[in-house]
Amino acid sequence: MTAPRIGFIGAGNMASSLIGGMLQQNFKPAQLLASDHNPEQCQRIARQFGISSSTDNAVLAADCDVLLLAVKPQVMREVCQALPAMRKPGQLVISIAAGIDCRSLSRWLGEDTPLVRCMPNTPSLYRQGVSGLYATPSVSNAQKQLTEAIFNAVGISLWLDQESQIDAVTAVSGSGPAYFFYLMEAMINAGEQLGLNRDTAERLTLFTALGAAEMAVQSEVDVAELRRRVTSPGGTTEQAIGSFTADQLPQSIARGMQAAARRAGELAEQLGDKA
Ligand SMILES: NC(=O)C1=CN([C@@H]2O[C@H](COP(=O)(O)OP(=O)(O)OC[C@H]3O[C@@H](n4cnc5c(N)ncnc54)[C@H](OP(=O)(O)O)[C@@H]3O)[C@@H](O)[C@H]2O)C=CC1
Ligand SMILES: O=C(O)[C@@H]1CCC=N1
Repeated sequence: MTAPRIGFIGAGNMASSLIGGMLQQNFKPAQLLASDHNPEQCQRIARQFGISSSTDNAVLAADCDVLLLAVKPQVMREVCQALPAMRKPGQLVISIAAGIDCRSLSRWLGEDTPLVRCMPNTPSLYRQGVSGLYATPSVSNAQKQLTEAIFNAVGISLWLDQESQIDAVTAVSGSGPAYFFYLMEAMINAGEQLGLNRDTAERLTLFTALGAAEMAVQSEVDVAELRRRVTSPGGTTEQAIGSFTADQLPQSIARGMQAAARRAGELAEQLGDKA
């Protein structure tokens, strides 16, 4: 069997993370293509990964077994409606856009288009990504396997029973890397305020985050138990956790994630096809 050709429409942050991760696994540069309306983005992605690129999305639509839509939700309607109706037969379309639902995508692309909605995240670049997947009924088993091959190449993937769960996945893991970066920024700044130089505070924070994540993934006990094992009675951690709790940090995190999920719903409402 010849290797499936996979075309990324939109050559920005997320396309780069996915392509970079896929090339470290079994995918070859010759089977990956990217298009972007911005010629500089096309040149950048072609140079960075040694893949072909085009400023014409229609080239990918004619040539690729999988079209991976990686443009912002705000331009998704325009991009889909501008694609030629005659695309490569049996083509699978995967959208990674937050909010834009399958009903809108199938109206814009053709009702019988096999569609997968996916919510990946940027650590895919280092093959540490996690992706939530939802397939419409017209997606074949072979297309599901191909979807898994793409997203398992850059981390792990999980199929969801209901499309609505994609908004929760977006709030947890799609946006999630930014929450951890935000916490790291705060810890680096606080470390500096405690008298460390910035470089030292940064290295301590980053390796602590890496070590904690590795422990949480490898451990047989849950994260609450891991936290308890660091928290000596009457010790230093207890003071920090007590202060975070008094400041209602867990409730603040829950409110932030609810806002992210709500925004996904608003994007669907504002940008989707209501007809
Ligand atoms: N970034 C993330 O962590 C994640 C993003 N997503 C989803 O991935 C999608 C892409 O996000 P991200 O990569 O961050 O966005 P980027 O803006 O980095 O990438 C999108 C690219 O598409 C280009 N583009 C705009 N219009 C067109 C067009 N008509 N034809 C071809 N290319 C076009 C943009 O150019 P220009 O800049 O000139 O507009 C840009 O280069 C979004 O829908 C987002 O919801 C999902 C999970 C995580
Ligand atoms: O912020 C966003 O809308 C996108 C979706 C998930 C991560 N980035």
